[in-house]
Amino acid sequence: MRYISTRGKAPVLTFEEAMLTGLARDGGLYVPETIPTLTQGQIAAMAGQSYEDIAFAVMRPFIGDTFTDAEFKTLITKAYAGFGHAARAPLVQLDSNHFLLELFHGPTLAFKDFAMQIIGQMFEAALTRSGKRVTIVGATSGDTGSAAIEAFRGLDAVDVFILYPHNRVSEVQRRQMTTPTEDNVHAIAVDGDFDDCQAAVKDMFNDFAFREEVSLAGVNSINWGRVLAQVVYYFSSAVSLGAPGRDISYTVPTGNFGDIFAGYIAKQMGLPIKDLIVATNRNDILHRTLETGAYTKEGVTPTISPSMDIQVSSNFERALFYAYDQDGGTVAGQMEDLKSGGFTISQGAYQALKETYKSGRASEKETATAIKTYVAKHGELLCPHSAVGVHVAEAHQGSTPMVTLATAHPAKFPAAVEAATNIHPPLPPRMADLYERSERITRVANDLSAIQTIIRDRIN
Ligand SMILES: Cc1ncc(COP(=O)(O)O)c(C=O)c1O
Ligand SMILES: N[C@@H](CCOP(=O)(O)O)C(=O)O
Repeated sequence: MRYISTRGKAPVLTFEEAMLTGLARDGGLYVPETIPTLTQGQIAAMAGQSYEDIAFAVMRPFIGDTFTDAEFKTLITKAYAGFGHAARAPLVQLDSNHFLLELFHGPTLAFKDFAMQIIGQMFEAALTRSGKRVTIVGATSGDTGSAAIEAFRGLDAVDVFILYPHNRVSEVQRRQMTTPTEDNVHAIAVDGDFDDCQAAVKDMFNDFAFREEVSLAGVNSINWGRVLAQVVYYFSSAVSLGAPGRDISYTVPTGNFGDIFAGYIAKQMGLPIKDLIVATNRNDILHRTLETGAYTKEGVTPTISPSMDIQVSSNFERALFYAYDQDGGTVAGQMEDLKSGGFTISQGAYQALKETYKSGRASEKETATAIKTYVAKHGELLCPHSAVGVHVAEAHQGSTPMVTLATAHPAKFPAAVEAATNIHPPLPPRMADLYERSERITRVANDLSAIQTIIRDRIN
Protein backbone atom coordinates (compact mmCIF):
# COMPACT_ATOMS: atom_id res chain seq x y z
CA MET A 1 0.00 0.00 0.00
CA ARG A 2 1.46 3.34 -1.09
CA TYR A 3 0.37 6.85 -0.16
CA ILE A 4 0.22 9.81 -2.53
CA SER A 5 -0.30 13.52 -1.92
CA THR A 6 -3.51 15.35 -2.85
CA ARG A 7 -1.30 17.93 -4.60
CA GLY A 8 0.54 15.34 -6.65
CA LYS A 9 4.11 16.51 -6.12
CA ALA A 10 5.35 14.91 -2.91
CA PRO A 11 7.26 11.64 -2.53
CA VAL A 12 5.12 8.49 -2.53
CA LEU A 13 5.30 6.91 0.94
CA THR A 14 4.53 3.73 2.84
CA PHE A 15 1.88 3.74 5.58
CA GLU A 16 4.54 4.10 8.29
CA GLU A 17 6.23 6.98 6.50
CA ALA A 18 2.94 8.74 5.82
CA MET A 19 1.88 8.29 9.45
CA LEU A 20 5.11 9.76 10.81
CA THR A 21 5.41 12.48 8.16
CA GLY A 22 2.22 14.46 8.67
CA LEU A 23 1.74 17.02 5.93
CA ALA A 24 3.12 16.10 2.50
CA ARG A 25 6.08 18.18 1.37
CA ASP A 26 4.02 19.82 -1.38
CA GLY A 27 1.56 21.04 1.27
CA GLY A 28 -0.99 18.32 0.42
CA LEU A 29 -2.50 15.51 2.47
CA TYR A 30 -1.63 11.86 2.03
CA VAL A 31 -4.25 9.42 0.74
CA PRO A 32 -3.89 5.76 -0.26
CA GLU A 33 -3.04 5.27 -3.92
CA THR A 34 -6.01 2.94 -4.19
CA ILE A 35 -8.78 2.34 -1.69
CA PRO A 36 -9.01 -1.36 -0.77
CA THR A 37 -12.45 -2.91 -0.90
CA LEU A 38 -14.05 -5.54 1.31
CA THR A 39 -16.44 -8.13 -0.10
CA GLN A 40 -20.06 -8.35 1.01
CA GLY A 41 -19.11 -11.60 2.73
CA GLN A 42 -16.27 -9.95 4.65
CA ILE A 43 -18.59 -7.16 5.76
CA ALA A 44 -21.36 -9.58 6.72
CA ALA A 45 -18.87 -11.54 8.82
CA MET A 46 -18.35 -8.47 11.04
CA ALA A 47 -21.84 -8.79 12.53
CA GLY A 48 -21.42 -9.83 16.15
CA GLN A 49 -17.64 -9.33 16.15
CA SER A 50 -15.91 -7.20 18.77
CA TYR A 51 -14.99 -3.61 17.92
CA GLU A 52 -11.33 -4.66 18.01
CA ASP A 53 -11.88 -7.45 15.46
CA ILE A 54 -13.72 -5.09 13.13
CA ALA A 55 -10.93 -2.52 13.56
CA PHE A 56 -8.40 -5.13 12.48
CA ALA A 57 -10.42 -6.19 9.42
CA VAL A 58 -11.00 -2.59 8.29
CA MET A 59 -7.54 -1.14 8.91
CA ARG A 60 -5.33 -4.09 8.03
CA PRO A 61 -5.46 -3.60 4.23
CA PHE A 62 -4.14 -0.04 4.62
CA ILE A 63 -1.07 -0.60 6.77
CA GLY A 64 1.06 -2.71 4.43
CA ASP A 65 3.96 -4.33 6.27
CA THR A 66 4.31 -1.63 8.94
CA PHE A 67 3.20 -4.16 11.57
CA THR A 68 2.72 -7.91 11.55
CA ASP A 69 -0.83 -9.12 12.10
CA ALA A 70 0.02 -10.17 15.64
CA GLU A 71 1.63 -6.79 16.45
CA PHE A 72 -1.26 -4.87 14.97
CA LYS A 73 -3.81 -6.89 16.93
CA THR A 74 -1.93 -6.17 20.15
CA LEU A 75 -1.83 -2.44 19.40
CA ILE A 76 -5.57 -2.40 18.70
CA THR A 77 -6.32 -4.26 21.92
CA LYS A 78 -4.25 -1.82 23.97
CA ALA A 79 -5.78 1.19 22.19
CA TYR A 80 -9.38 0.41 23.12
CA ALA A 81 -8.81 -1.18 26.54
CA GLY A 82 -9.33 2.15 28.33
CA PHE A 83 -12.75 2.84 26.84
CA GLY A 84 -15.62 3.07 29.28
CA HIS A 85 -18.10 0.99 27.28
CA ALA A 86 -17.77 -2.67 26.30
CA ALA A 87 -19.10 -1.94 22.80
CA ARG A 88 -16.62 0.98 22.46
CA ALA A 89 -19.05 2.76 20.09
CA PRO A 90 -22.57 1.83 21.22
CA LEU A 91 -25.64 2.62 19.13
CA VAL A 92 -28.68 4.06 20.86
CA GLN A 93 -32.07 4.04 19.19
CA LEU A 94 -33.71 7.48 19.22
CA ASP A 95 -36.83 6.62 17.26
CA SER A 96 -37.90 3.96 14.79
CA ASN A 97 -35.39 4.97 12.14
CA HIS A 98 -32.91 7.28 13.86
CA PHE A 99 -29.91 6.05 15.84
CA LEU A 100 -27.18 7.79 17.79
CA LEU A 101 -23.64 6.47 17.58
CA GLU A 102 -22.07 7.35 20.92
CA LEU A 103 -18.42 8.08 20.24
CA PHE A 104 -17.63 9.62 23.60
CA HIS A 105 -16.72 6.68 25.83
CA GLY A 106 -12.97 7.05 25.34
CA PRO A 107 -10.54 8.53 27.86
CA THR A 108 -11.15 12.20 26.91
CA LEU A 109 -14.85 11.84 26.14
CA ALA A 110 -14.77 12.68 22.42
CA PHE A 111 -14.62 10.76 19.15
CA LYS A 112 -11.00 11.79 18.72
CA ASP A 113 -9.99 9.05 21.17
CA PHE A 114 -10.90 6.36 18.65
CA ALA A 115 -8.10 7.45 16.35
CA MET A 116 -5.71 9.06 18.79
CA GLN A 117 -5.44 6.00 21.04
CA ILE A 118 -4.40 3.72 18.19
CA ILE A 119 -2.14 6.40 16.65
CA GLY A 120 -0.41 6.69 20.03
CA GLN A 121 0.17 2.94 20.05
CA MET A 122 1.42 2.92 16.46
CA PHE A 123 3.78 5.87 17.00
CA GLU A 124 5.23 4.26 20.13
CA ALA A 125 5.79 0.92 18.37
CA ALA A 126 7.34 2.49 15.25
CA LEU A 127 9.57 4.90 17.19
CA THR A 128 10.75 2.22 19.62
CA ARG A 129 11.77 0.11 16.64
CA SER A 130 13.63 2.93 14.87
CA GLY A 131 15.03 4.63 17.98
CA LYS A 132 13.90 8.01 16.59
CA ARG A 133 12.30 10.93 18.43
CA VAL A 134 9.63 13.22 17.04
CA THR A 135 8.01 16.51 17.96
CA ILE A 136 4.28 16.46 17.41
CA VAL A 137 2.68 19.83 16.84
CA GLY A 138 -1.09 19.93 16.62
CA ALA A 139 -3.88 22.46 16.34
CA THR A 140 -7.12 22.04 18.23
CA SER A 141 -10.50 23.59 18.71
CA GLY A 142 -10.60 21.54 21.90
CA ASP A 143 -10.94 17.81 21.38
CA THR A 144 -8.00 16.77 19.21
CA GLY A 145 -5.65 18.46 21.67
CA SER A 146 -6.98 16.74 24.76
CA ALA A 147 -7.05 13.37 22.99
CA ALA A 148 -3.47 13.82 21.73
CA ILE A 149 -2.14 14.85 25.12
CA GLU A 150 -3.85 11.86 26.71
CA ALA A 151 -2.49 9.45 24.08
CA PHE A 152 1.12 10.66 24.15
CA ARG A 153 1.71 11.88 27.70
CA GLY A 154 4.76 10.33 29.28
CA LEU A 155 6.11 8.76 26.08
CA ASP A 156 9.89 9.06 25.90
CA ALA A 157 10.21 9.40 22.15
CA VAL A 158 7.66 12.16 21.69
CA ASP A 159 7.17 15.80 22.65
CA VAL A 160 3.67 17.15 22.01
CA PHE A 161 2.77 20.80 21.49
CA ILE A 162 -0.90 21.64 21.12
CA LEU A 163 -1.99 25.05 19.88
CA TYR A 164 -5.49 26.04 20.93
CA PRO A 165 -7.38 29.31 20.45
CA HIS A 166 -7.26 31.32 23.67
CA ASN A 167 -10.71 31.56 25.31
CA ARG A 168 -12.38 29.61 22.49
CA VAL A 169 -12.44 26.11 23.94
CA SER A 170 -14.61 24.93 26.82
CA GLU A 171 -13.16 24.99 30.32
CA VAL A 172 -13.21 21.19 30.51
CA GLN A 173 -11.38 20.92 27.18
CA ARG A 174 -8.79 23.47 28.34
CA ARG A 175 -8.26 21.74 31.66
CA GLN A 176 -7.86 18.38 29.96
CA MET A 177 -4.97 19.93 28.05
CA THR A 178 -3.39 22.07 30.76
CA THR A 179 -3.55 19.80 33.82
CA PRO A 180 -1.50 16.73 32.80
CA THR A 181 1.80 16.87 34.67
CA GLU A 182 4.08 14.96 32.28
CA ASP A 183 6.74 17.28 30.92
CA ASN A 184 6.60 15.99 27.34
CA VAL A 185 3.18 17.60 26.77
CA HIS A 186 2.63 21.32 26.26
CA ALA A 187 -0.63 23.21 25.77
CA ILE A 188 -0.21 26.62 24.15
CA ALA A 189 -2.98 29.21 24.03
CA VAL A 190 -2.74 31.25 20.85
CA ASP A 191 -4.31 34.69 20.50
CA GLY A 192 -6.37 33.76 17.47
CA ASP A 193 -8.96 31.26 16.28
CA PHE A 194 -8.65 27.60 15.33
CA ASP A 195 -7.90 28.47 11.71
CA ASP A 196 -4.90 30.51 12.91
CA CYS A 197 -3.66 27.54 14.95
CA GLN A 198 -4.08 25.13 12.04
CA ALA A 199 -2.38 27.58 9.65
CA ALA A 200 0.58 27.82 12.06
CA VAL A 201 0.90 24.02 12.13
CA LYS A 202 0.84 23.81 8.33
CA ASP A 203 3.35 26.70 8.08
CA MET A 204 5.70 24.77 10.37
CA PHE A 205 5.46 21.74 8.09
CA ASN A 206 6.19 23.96 5.10
CA ASP A 207 9.26 25.44 6.86
CA PHE A 208 11.52 22.55 5.87
CA ALA A 209 14.47 23.69 8.01
CA PHE A 210 12.30 23.77 11.13
CA ARG A 211 10.60 20.53 10.12
CA GLU A 212 13.95 18.71 9.99
CA GLU A 213 15.38 20.48 13.04
CA VAL A 214 12.63 19.28 15.38
CA SER A 215 11.62 16.09 13.49
CA LEU A 216 8.11 17.41 13.10
CA ALA A 217 5.16 15.02 13.09
CA GLY A 218 1.41 15.66 13.06
CA VAL A 219 -1.60 14.01 14.64
CA ASN A 220 -4.32 16.23 13.31
CA SER A 221 -6.43 14.63 10.65
CA ILE A 222 -3.67 15.72 8.29
CA ASN A 223 -2.40 12.31 9.36
CA TRP A 224 -3.97 9.52 7.30
CA GLY A 225 -3.93 7.23 10.32
CA ARG A 226 -6.47 9.50 12.02
CA VAL A 227 -8.94 9.20 9.19
CA LEU A 228 -8.35 5.48 8.86
CA ALA A 229 -9.17 4.69 12.48
CA GLN A 230 -12.41 6.65 12.17
CA VAL A 231 -13.56 4.45 9.26
CA VAL A 232 -13.99 1.57 11.69
CA TYR A 233 -17.07 2.81 13.52
CA TYR A 234 -18.99 3.26 10.28
CA PHE A 235 -18.54 -0.48 9.75
CA SER A 236 -19.30 -1.49 13.35
CA SER A 237 -22.50 0.58 13.43
CA ALA A 238 -23.69 -0.31 9.93
CA VAL A 239 -23.35 -4.07 10.42
CA SER A 240 -25.21 -3.91 13.70
CA LEU A 241 -28.11 -2.31 11.77
CA GLY A 242 -28.15 -4.95 9.05
CA ALA A 243 -25.47 -3.93 6.53
CA PRO A 244 -24.47 -5.11 4.04
CA GLY A 245 -28.06 -6.31 3.59
CA ARG A 246 -29.42 -2.78 3.79
CA ASP A 247 -28.32 0.80 3.23
CA ILE A 248 -27.55 3.12 6.13
CA SER A 249 -27.26 6.94 6.09
CA TYR A 250 -25.05 9.02 8.37
CA THR A 251 -25.22 12.57 9.65
CA VAL A 252 -21.89 13.86 10.88
CA PRO A 253 -21.25 17.06 12.88
CA THR A 254 -18.49 18.52 10.76
CA GLY A 255 -15.66 21.03 11.04
CA ASN A 256 -12.35 19.83 9.66
CA PHE A 257 -14.10 17.21 7.50
CA GLY A 258 -12.09 14.26 8.85
CA ASP A 259 -14.96 12.33 10.36
CA ILE A 260 -17.30 12.57 7.38
CA PHE A 261 -14.43 11.84 5.02
CA ALA A 262 -13.88 8.61 6.96
CA GLY A 263 -17.48 7.79 6.04
CA TYR A 264 -16.66 8.38 2.38
CA ILE A 265 -13.75 5.93 2.67
CA ALA A 266 -16.05 3.34 4.31
CA LYS A 267 -18.42 3.72 1.37
CA GLN A 268 -15.60 3.35 -1.15
CA MET A 269 -14.53 0.20 0.68
CA GLY A 270 -17.92 -1.32 -0.02
CA LEU A 271 -20.11 -0.35 2.95
CA PRO A 272 -23.63 0.39 1.65
CA ILE A 273 -23.91 4.00 2.80
CA LYS A 274 -26.75 5.88 1.12
CA ASP A 275 -26.36 9.48 2.31
CA LEU A 276 -23.46 11.19 4.02
CA ILE A 277 -24.78 14.39 5.54
CA VAL A 278 -22.49 17.20 6.62
CA ALA A 279 -23.93 19.04 9.64
CA THR A 280 -22.45 22.46 10.43
CA ASN A 281 -23.06 25.12 13.05
CA ARG A 282 -23.28 28.75 11.98
CA ASN A 283 -19.69 28.53 10.74
CA ASP A 284 -21.29 26.98 7.72
CA ILE A 285 -18.69 27.22 4.97
CA LEU A 286 -19.09 23.53 4.11
CA HIS A 287 -22.87 23.78 3.86
CA ARG A 288 -22.58 26.91 1.71
CA THR A 289 -20.00 25.25 -0.51
CA LEU A 290 -22.21 22.23 -1.08
CA GLU A 291 -25.12 24.55 -1.88
CA THR A 292 -23.29 26.90 -4.23
CA GLY A 293 -20.05 25.32 -5.44
CA ALA A 294 -18.05 28.29 -4.11
CA TYR A 295 -15.75 27.86 -1.10
CA THR A 296 -15.63 31.37 0.33
CA LYS A 297 -14.00 32.13 3.66
CA GLU A 298 -15.75 34.29 6.23
CA GLY A 299 -14.55 35.04 9.75
CA VAL A 300 -14.98 32.39 12.44
CA THR A 301 -17.85 33.13 14.84
CA PRO A 302 -17.68 31.59 18.33
CA THR A 303 -20.62 29.23 19.00
CA ILE A 304 -21.82 26.85 21.70
CA SER A 305 -20.31 24.02 19.61
CA PRO A 306 -16.76 25.44 19.65
CA SER A 307 -15.00 22.39 18.25
CA MET A 308 -16.71 23.04 14.92
CA ASP A 309 -15.79 26.74 14.77
CA ILE A 310 -13.70 26.25 11.66
CA GLN A 311 -13.65 27.89 8.25
CA VAL A 312 -10.58 26.35 6.65
CA SER A 313 -11.60 22.73 6.66
CA SER A 314 -8.46 20.69 6.23
CA ASN A 315 -9.86 17.43 4.87
CA PHE A 316 -12.10 19.11 2.34
CA GLU A 317 -8.92 19.00 0.28
CA ARG A 318 -9.11 15.19 0.32
CA ALA A 319 -12.76 15.33 -0.79
CA LEU A 320 -11.81 17.70 -3.61
CA PHE A 321 -9.01 15.38 -4.70
CA TYR A 322 -11.50 12.59 -5.33
CA ALA A 323 -14.07 14.96 -6.83
CA TYR A 324 -11.38 16.06 -9.30
CA ASP A 325 -10.59 12.43 -10.21
CA GLN A 326 -7.29 12.58 -8.30
CA ASP A 327 -5.97 15.55 -10.26
CA GLY A 328 -3.39 16.91 -7.79
CA GLY A 329 -2.47 19.90 -9.98
CA THR A 330 -6.03 21.25 -9.92
CA VAL A 331 -6.32 20.70 -6.17
CA ALA A 332 -3.03 22.56 -5.65
CA GLY A 333 -4.39 25.46 -7.72
CA GLN A 334 -7.60 25.66 -5.69
CA MET A 335 -5.66 25.56 -2.42
CA GLU A 336 -3.50 28.42 -3.70
CA ASP A 337 -6.69 30.44 -4.42
CA LEU A 338 -7.91 29.69 -0.88
CA LYS A 339 -5.05 31.83 0.45
CA SER A 340 -6.73 34.87 -1.09
CA GLY A 341 -10.22 34.08 0.19
CA GLY A 342 -11.72 31.17 -1.71
CA PHE A 343 -12.26 29.24 -4.92
CA THR A 344 -15.02 28.05 -7.21
CA ILE A 345 -15.26 24.32 -7.83
CA SER A 346 -15.60 23.27 -11.48
CA GLN A 347 -19.01 21.96 -12.54
CA GLY A 348 -17.92 18.32 -12.83
CA ALA A 349 -16.25 18.21 -9.44
CA TYR A 350 -19.13 20.08 -7.86
CA GLN A 351 -21.60 17.52 -9.20
CA ALA A 352 -19.40 14.71 -7.86
CA LEU A 353 -19.39 16.35 -4.42
CA LYS A 354 -23.14 16.85 -4.49
CA GLU A 355 -23.63 13.19 -5.35
CA THR A 356 -21.45 12.18 -2.40
CA TYR A 357 -22.43 14.64 0.34
CA LYS A 358 -25.62 16.34 1.48
CA SER A 359 -25.57 19.08 4.08
CA GLY A 360 -27.44 21.19 6.58
CA ARG A 361 -26.81 23.78 9.25
CA ALA A 362 -28.07 24.45 12.76
CA SER A 363 -28.31 27.92 14.26
CA GLU A 364 -27.44 28.48 17.92
CA LYS A 365 -31.14 28.46 18.80
CA GLU A 366 -31.79 25.25 16.88
CA THR A 367 -28.82 23.62 18.60
CA ALA A 368 -30.05 24.58 22.07
CA THR A 369 -33.59 23.44 21.19
CA ALA A 370 -32.28 20.07 20.01
CA ILE A 371 -30.38 19.57 23.30
CA LYS A 372 -33.56 20.35 25.23
CA THR A 373 -35.88 18.26 23.04
CA TYR A 374 -33.72 15.15 22.88
CA VAL A 375 -33.32 14.86 26.63
CA ALA A 376 -37.04 15.41 27.14
CA LYS A 377 -38.24 13.14 24.32
CA HIS A 378 -35.53 10.50 24.09
CA GLY A 379 -33.72 10.71 27.46
CA GLU A 380 -30.47 11.44 25.63
CA LEU A 381 -28.41 14.37 26.89
CA LEU A 382 -26.46 15.61 23.88
CA CYS A 383 -23.37 17.75 23.59
CA PRO A 384 -23.90 20.80 21.37
CA HIS A 385 -22.01 19.24 18.43
CA SER A 386 -24.15 16.12 18.50
CA ALA A 387 -27.20 18.39 18.79
CA VAL A 388 -26.19 20.10 15.55
CA GLY A 389 -26.07 16.61 14.08
CA VAL A 390 -29.53 15.46 15.16
CA HIS A 391 -31.07 18.76 14.09
CA VAL A 392 -29.69 18.37 10.58
CA ALA A 393 -30.46 14.63 10.50
CA GLU A 394 -34.14 15.29 11.15
CA ALA A 395 -34.40 17.27 7.93
CA HIS A 396 -32.89 14.40 5.94
CA GLN A 397 -34.72 11.43 7.39
CA GLY A 398 -36.39 9.03 4.97
CA SER A 399 -36.92 5.30 4.85
CA THR A 400 -33.21 4.48 5.22
CA PRO A 401 -31.99 4.14 8.83
CA MET A 402 -30.17 7.29 9.86
CA VAL A 403 -27.20 7.23 12.23
CA THR A 404 -26.11 10.53 13.77
CA LEU A 405 -22.62 10.60 15.20
CA ALA A 406 -22.54 11.81 18.83
CA THR A 407 -19.06 13.24 18.82
CA ALA A 408 -18.52 14.35 22.40
CA HIS A 409 -19.86 13.82 25.92
CA PRO A 410 -22.18 16.57 27.19
CA ALA A 411 -19.97 17.00 30.29
CA LYS A 412 -17.30 18.59 28.09
CA PHE A 413 -19.67 21.50 27.43
CA PRO A 414 -21.58 21.93 30.72
CA ALA A 415 -22.39 25.62 30.30
CA ALA A 416 -24.21 25.16 26.97
CA VAL A 417 -25.96 21.98 28.11
CA GLU A 418 -27.09 23.51 31.39
CA ALA A 419 -28.31 26.68 29.67
CA ALA A 420 -30.48 24.57 27.36
CA THR A 421 -31.80 22.05 29.89
CA ASN A 422 -31.09 23.17 33.48
CA ILE A 423 -29.26 19.85 33.82
CA HIS A 424 -25.62 19.92 34.87
CA PRO A 425 -23.88 17.01 33.12
CA PRO A 426 -21.39 15.54 35.62
CA LEU A 427 -17.91 14.45 34.61
CA PRO A 428 -17.19 10.73 35.07
CA PRO A 429 -15.75 9.91 38.54
CA ARG A 430 -12.20 9.47 37.20
CA MET A 431 -12.24 13.15 36.17
CA ALA A 432 -14.22 14.47 39.11
CA ASP A 433 -11.28 16.51 40.44
CA LEU A 434 -10.49 18.16 37.07
CA TYR A 435 -11.39 21.61 38.41
CA GLU A 436 -9.05 21.22 41.39
CA ARG A 437 -5.99 20.22 39.37
CA SER A 438 -3.46 22.97 38.71
CA GLU A 439 -3.02 24.19 35.16
CA ARG A 440 0.09 24.93 33.12
CA ILE A 441 -0.80 27.54 30.51
CA THR A 442 1.51 29.17 28.03
CA ARG A 443 -0.03 32.05 26.10
CA VAL A 444 1.45 33.33 22.88
CA ALA A 445 0.63 35.83 20.15
CA ASN A 446 -0.56 34.52 16.80
CA ASP A 447 2.99 34.68 15.54
CA LEU A 448 4.74 31.77 13.88
CA SER A 449 8.24 32.56 15.01
CA ALA A 450 7.12 33.12 18.63
CA ILE A 451 5.48 29.69 18.60
CA GLN A 452 8.54 28.09 17.02
CA THR A 453 10.75 29.67 19.69
CA ILE A 454 8.65 28.11 22.45
CA ILE A 455 8.93 24.71 20.79
CA ARG A 456 12.69 24.97 20.30
CA ASP A 457 13.24 26.13 23.89
CA ARG A 458 11.17 23.33 25.37
CA ILE A 459 12.71 20.47 23.45
CA ASN A 460 16.32 21.55 23.99
C1 LIG B 1 -17.04 17.27 19.33
C2 LIG B 1 -16.70 17.46 17.90
N1 LIG B 1 -17.65 17.26 16.98
C3 LIG B 1 -17.40 17.40 15.67
C4 LIG B 1 -16.16 17.79 15.22
C5 LIG B 1 -15.94 17.89 13.74
O1 LIG B 1 -15.21 16.80 13.27
P1 LIG B 1 -14.32 16.93 11.97
O2 LIG B 1 -13.33 18.01 12.27
O3 LIG B 1 -13.69 15.62 11.78
O4 LIG B 1 -15.23 17.35 10.89
C6 LIG B 1 -15.14 18.02 16.15
C7 LIG B 1 -13.78 18.42 15.75
O5 LIG B 1 -13.13 17.86 14.99
C8 LIG B 1 -15.40 17.82 17.50
O6 LIG B 1 -14.44 17.96 18.42
N1 LIG C 1 -12.43 19.89 16.04
C1 LIG C 1 -11.06 19.54 16.08
C2 LIG C 1 -10.26 20.37 15.12
C3 LIG C 1 -9.04 19.63 14.65
O1 LIG C 1 -9.46 18.59 13.84
P1 LIG C 1 -8.58 17.37 13.36
O2 LIG C 1 -9.57 16.27 13.23
O3 LIG C 1 -7.95 17.77 12.09
O4 LIG C 1 -7.54 17.08 14.39
C4 LIG C 1 -10.58 19.62 17.53
O5 LIG C 1 -11.37 19.34 18.40
O6 LIG C 1 -9.46 19.94 17.79
